Amino acid sequence: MSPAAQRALIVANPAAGRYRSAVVERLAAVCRARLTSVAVHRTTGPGDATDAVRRAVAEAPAGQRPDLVVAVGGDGTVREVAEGLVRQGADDTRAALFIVPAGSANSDYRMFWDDRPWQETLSGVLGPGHRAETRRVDLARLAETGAHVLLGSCTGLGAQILSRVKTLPGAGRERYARALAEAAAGYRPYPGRVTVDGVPLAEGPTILANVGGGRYRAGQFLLLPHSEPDDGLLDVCVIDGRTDPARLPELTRDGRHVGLPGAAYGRGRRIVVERLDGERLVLEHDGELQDRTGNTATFDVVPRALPVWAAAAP
Ligand SMILES: Nc1ncnc2c1ncn2[C@@H]1O[C@H](COP(=O)(O)OP(=O)(O)OP(=O)(O)O)[C@@H](O)[C@H]1O
Repeated sequence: MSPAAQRALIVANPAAGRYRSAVVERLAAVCRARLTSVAVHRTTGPGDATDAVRRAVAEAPAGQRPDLVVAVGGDGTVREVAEGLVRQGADDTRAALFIVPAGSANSDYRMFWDDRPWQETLSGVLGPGHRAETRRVDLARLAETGAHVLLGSCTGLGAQILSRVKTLPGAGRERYARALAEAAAGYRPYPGRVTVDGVPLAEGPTILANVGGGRYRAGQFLLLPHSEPDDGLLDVCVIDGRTDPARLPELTRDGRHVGLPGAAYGRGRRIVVERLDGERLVLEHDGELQDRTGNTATFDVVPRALPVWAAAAP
């Protein structure tokens, strides 16, 4: 059984798509009723969540460090909190992450709790603990930037929808569904190659390559149906130019794309994704577009790097 938490740090992003201050207040009250100490930090901008977590886990005396860090936000916030947590020491006193979904897509939350209400899942974390456990989850390290990836990274069409989604009204998963449908119409594949542990997996016209991580992207597209978050390996799926991009929402809704001639699926420790015509590879990870990469992205697994509260195995 995972040890019960005693000291919580709540890191909340007021700019996340479905943030409400009442949720943070309710969460803090529930934690205060059960734990020895509870601190709340509201983020001020990009990168602040990482800094706040790093300060809390590195600078406080050992007996005062949080053993539970709650990220209130979407996948971007969760990744920033994970980045702060991954640098803590490798001993068993490491703080574990719990997610309260307050973003637009909330794919990370779905990975660990399958969309159960957070109030219910939190009570498993704070209570006797038979319904929740900490899992040591794999991360990927993107060599070109040094950043850690939790949910996954996608190129091509999967990255392009992020600029489109910002122009659409609303804040939920349906906005991503509309963005994908719009971006898919008329999308032109790029010349790409994906290599897994030095062995080519796919080469040619590419619609997207998704590396991870989480099974679902945008909270709803089951791009990596075989992914296990703590198997020490990264999964990758490449959709090539034989697939009609307009069919992707339907095919990836339940993972039917895997096994079709236009999809390749692999698993390994190092995954290299390239664009071969000299143009920049359009790439996102954890729901944020990346502009510091060139035409290659190299993902190395960091096995079992992040303790996360998740549903207990049945
Ligand atoms: N105070 C702030 N003002 C503006 N942006 C912020 C602030 N604090 C954090 N951020 C940034 O907001 C970004 C978006 O947050 P997040 O991804 O959690 O929400 P979302 O986009 O609604 O959710 P999802 O990724 O699940 O769709 C994060 O990458 C983070 O860097």
